[in-house]
Amino acid sequence: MLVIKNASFSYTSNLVLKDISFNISTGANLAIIGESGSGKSTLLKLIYGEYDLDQGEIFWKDTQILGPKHNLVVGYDFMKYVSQEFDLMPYISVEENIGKHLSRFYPEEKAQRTTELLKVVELETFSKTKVKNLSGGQKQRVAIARALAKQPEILLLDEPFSHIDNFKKQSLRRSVFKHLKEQNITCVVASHDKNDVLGFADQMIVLHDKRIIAKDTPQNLYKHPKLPLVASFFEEFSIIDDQIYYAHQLKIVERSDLKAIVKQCYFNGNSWLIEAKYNSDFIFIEHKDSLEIASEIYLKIER
Ligand SMILES: Nc1ncnc2c1ncn2[C@@H]1O[C@H](COP(=O)(O)OP(=O)(O)OP(=O)(O)O)[C@@H](O)[C@H]1O
Repeated sequence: MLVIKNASFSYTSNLVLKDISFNISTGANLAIIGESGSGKSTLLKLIYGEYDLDQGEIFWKDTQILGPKHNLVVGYDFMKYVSQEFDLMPYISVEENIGKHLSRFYPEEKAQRTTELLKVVELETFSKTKVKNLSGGQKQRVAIARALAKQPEILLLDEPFSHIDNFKKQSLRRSVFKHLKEQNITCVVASHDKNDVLGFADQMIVLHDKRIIAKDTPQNLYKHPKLPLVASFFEEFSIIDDQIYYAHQLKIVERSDLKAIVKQCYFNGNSWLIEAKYNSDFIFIEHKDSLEIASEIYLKIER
């Protein structure tokens, strides 16, 4: 189990995280979400041992994770961290990057492992390409494969699919997270993207104003978002009588006490997102068709 206990951290005098506590069971996937600058990357770096905590403790099983004050070399063999910068070697090939830390005394195993990981990140056709000739998204996939090469016990991923196009993203996510579950690798993912979280995370924490403001399963946080910040991570929402409702919970009906005026319509694929004015507030409704601007609509709330 990974245990973070009362961790606080500041960059010089700028306090970024205060009293952060949570546990992650071995093999579980935990997502860290929060606005830009809320400290997600910093928290990953603290778990990796890149910085010294001001206060608190981090343990992986019986090993205390310590920062550079206590360790000459940052990091631990059982843990890998894929940062937003990738840190790859540009002048060698994709397969050489992935196999960099695998023993050359076992060439067959090294080749087999490299092939397996090329498959996980769907980069088989680029195995011989020099990394400097890859796109940002392809580099990101090499970085993930390289982190997995020596089978870590914990994998820390910072916005792991942010550079990858929408065509590839869905299948790549499934492939990587399936591999982590099959290998029982504990995973901590910092993300802005609900699609990295909803179908894959066992638990998620929400960072805001230096603290954890929510921690639960994605299902529970989605169904019962107590705070607008949590709801906003998932979908467009409205606040009516101090309650949070997602756009799909507001239905247009013939007549009701909830009257609104259509202000704008946005095509959303399977449906339209209708922006409307209700009293003095803007609200959002999911509807099958576009509506005439300035028309009156009546709403029913589906809880
Ligand atoms: N090396 C650093 N030195 C000083 N301050 C830093 C450093 N790195 C980050 N910060 C500050 O710490 C705060 C948290 O940054 P962090 O990168 O952890 O946020 P984040 O949630 O990962 O943001 P994003 O989603 O934009 O990646 C920010 O206010 C940032 O400016």
